[in-house]
Amino acid sequence: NDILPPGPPKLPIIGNLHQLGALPHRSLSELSKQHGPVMLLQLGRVPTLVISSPDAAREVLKTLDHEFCSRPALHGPKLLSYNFLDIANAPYGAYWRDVKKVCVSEVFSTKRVQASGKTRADEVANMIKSFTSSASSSSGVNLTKELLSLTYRSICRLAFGESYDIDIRFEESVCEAMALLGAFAGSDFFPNYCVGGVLDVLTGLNARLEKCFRGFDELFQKVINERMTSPRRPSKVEDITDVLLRMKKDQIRSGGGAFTDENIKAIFMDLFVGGMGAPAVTAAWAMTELMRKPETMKKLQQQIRNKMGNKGKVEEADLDQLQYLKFVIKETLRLHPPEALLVPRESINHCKINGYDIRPKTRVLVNAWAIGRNPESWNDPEKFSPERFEYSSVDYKGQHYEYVPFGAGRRICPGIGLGVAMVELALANLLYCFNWELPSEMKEEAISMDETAGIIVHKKHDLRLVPVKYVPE
Ligand code: HEM
Repeated sequence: NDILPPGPPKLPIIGNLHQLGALPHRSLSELSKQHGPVMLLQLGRVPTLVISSPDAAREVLKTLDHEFCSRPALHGPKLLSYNFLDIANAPYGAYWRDVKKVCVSEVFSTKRVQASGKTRADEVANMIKSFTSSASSSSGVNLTKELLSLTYRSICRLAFGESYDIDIRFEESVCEAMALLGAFAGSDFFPNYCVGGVLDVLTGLNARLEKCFRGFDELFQKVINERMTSPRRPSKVEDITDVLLRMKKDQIRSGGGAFTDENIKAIFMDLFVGGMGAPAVTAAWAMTELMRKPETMKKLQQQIRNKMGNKGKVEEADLDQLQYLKFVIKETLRLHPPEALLVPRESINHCKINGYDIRPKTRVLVNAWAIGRNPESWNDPEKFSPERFEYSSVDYKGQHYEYVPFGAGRRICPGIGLGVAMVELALANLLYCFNWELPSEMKEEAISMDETAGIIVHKKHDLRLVPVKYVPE
C-alpha cells in the first residue's frame, strides 16, 4: 500500500507524455504549481518523479543522494557512451565511482584547469581578432555560433593536446550529438515494448545516431592510435589523452573488467558533449541579458575597463578582480541553467520523500530552472539582477539547494571549474574589447528570450550582434 506522490491524471498508454510540451522545464514547473514540488508523472511506461523546490532538491541531492545517484539507461546515451562506459551516463556502481574519482583529480582538477589556461587564452584571442576585422559591419557576428566554436576548439586542445590539428567538420558532429541526445526517443518512454524501438527506426533516430557515433569513433580512435605510435615528448605537458592512456596502462578499474580504448573514447565523448554546449550557451544568454539591460552592461564594462586600463586583453589571472562579472554569470545561470532539468537520475531502492513512497527505478528530474525562480528563495525572481549576489554567499558548488545549475551530490558536474573559466574569460574579453550594438535588421530576434529545449536549453534565435572596437583613452 504505497503512498505515491501526487500528480496529474494520466491518459491510457501515453500517461502524461502529452503534458511535457516543447519546453518541458516550463510545463513541468506549471504542473508542479498545481501538484506540488514532489510530483509523480507517468511518461509513457516510465514513472517519473519531478522535483521543483529547494527543500525537495535537498532531499534528493543530499539526504537521499545515495538512493538517487544512478542514471537511467537511455537509448541515445547507450550508443554514444559505448554502453555506459562514460561518467555522465554510467549507472551508480564501482566502475562509475572509480572513473569519476580519477577524472576529478586528474582531468578536471584545478591544476589541470589552470594548466590549460594558455590554450583558452589563445582561442579567445583568435576570436577577438576575427571580430576586430568584422567590427562595425552592419550584419554583425553570430555570437551563438562563434561561442560554440570557441568552446569546441578549447575542448579539442584540452583533450587532444596543443599541437592537435583541429578538424572543424567534427564541430558539427558534436552539435548533431547534442541534438540527438535531446531528441524524443520512443525507447526511453516505452522500454521493453517494441513500439518504442519501432518509433526510433521510423523517425530515423537510430540511423542518425549510428552515423554520428561512427564519426566520433573514427576520430577518437585516430587520436588514440596516433598517440600510441608517437607518444608525447617527456618535456611536454601531459594532455587528457596522455592521462587517459596512463589510466589504461595502470588499469584503474577496481570494479573488474579492463580499461580499454572504449573507456577512453566514452570519456572523450563526455568532454565534448558535456563541455561544449553548456558554457557557450551560458555566455550567449549572459550577452542577451546584458543587451536588454544597458545599465548593467555599462556597469560591467566600466569595471572591467577600469581594472584592465589599456592592457589590451583580460587574462585568466585578472579574473579574480572582476567580481561583478562573476555576479553576472551567476545570475545568468540562475535564470538560464543550460541543463534545466539536470541530467536524469534514477532511484535505486524503495525510499520515502516527504512521506511519499518512491519505487526503485523511478526516473528523477530535478527542475533547476524552476528552483532558480522560486519566489520563496529569490526576491523578484524573474528579474535579471546580478547585484543580488553581492551580499549573498549562495553559490553553485552544490551546497545551496535554491541554486543548482551544476546539480549537487555525488553526480555533481565535475566540469564546474573548467566551464566557469571558459565563460568568464570569453565574456571578460568580449566586453573589454568591444561595445555591442544591435544589427540594423532583426533587432527583435537578436534580444529575444525565446528558448528551444533539448539536453540543453538554448536560444531559439541565434544571437547576432555588431562589435564596435573599444579604444582605451
Ligand atoms: C556552464 C557549464 C556547465 C554546466 C551548467 C553544467 C551542468 C551540469 C549538470 C547540471 C550536470 C548534472 C549534475 C547532476 O546530475 O546532479 C552535469 C554533469 C556533468 N558534466 Fe557538466 N556542466 C557544465 C560544464 C561542463 C564541462 C566543461 C564539462 C567537461 C568538459 C562537463 C562534464 C560533465 C560530466 C562528465 C557530468 C556527469 C557527472 C556524473 O554523472 O557524475 N560539464 N553538468
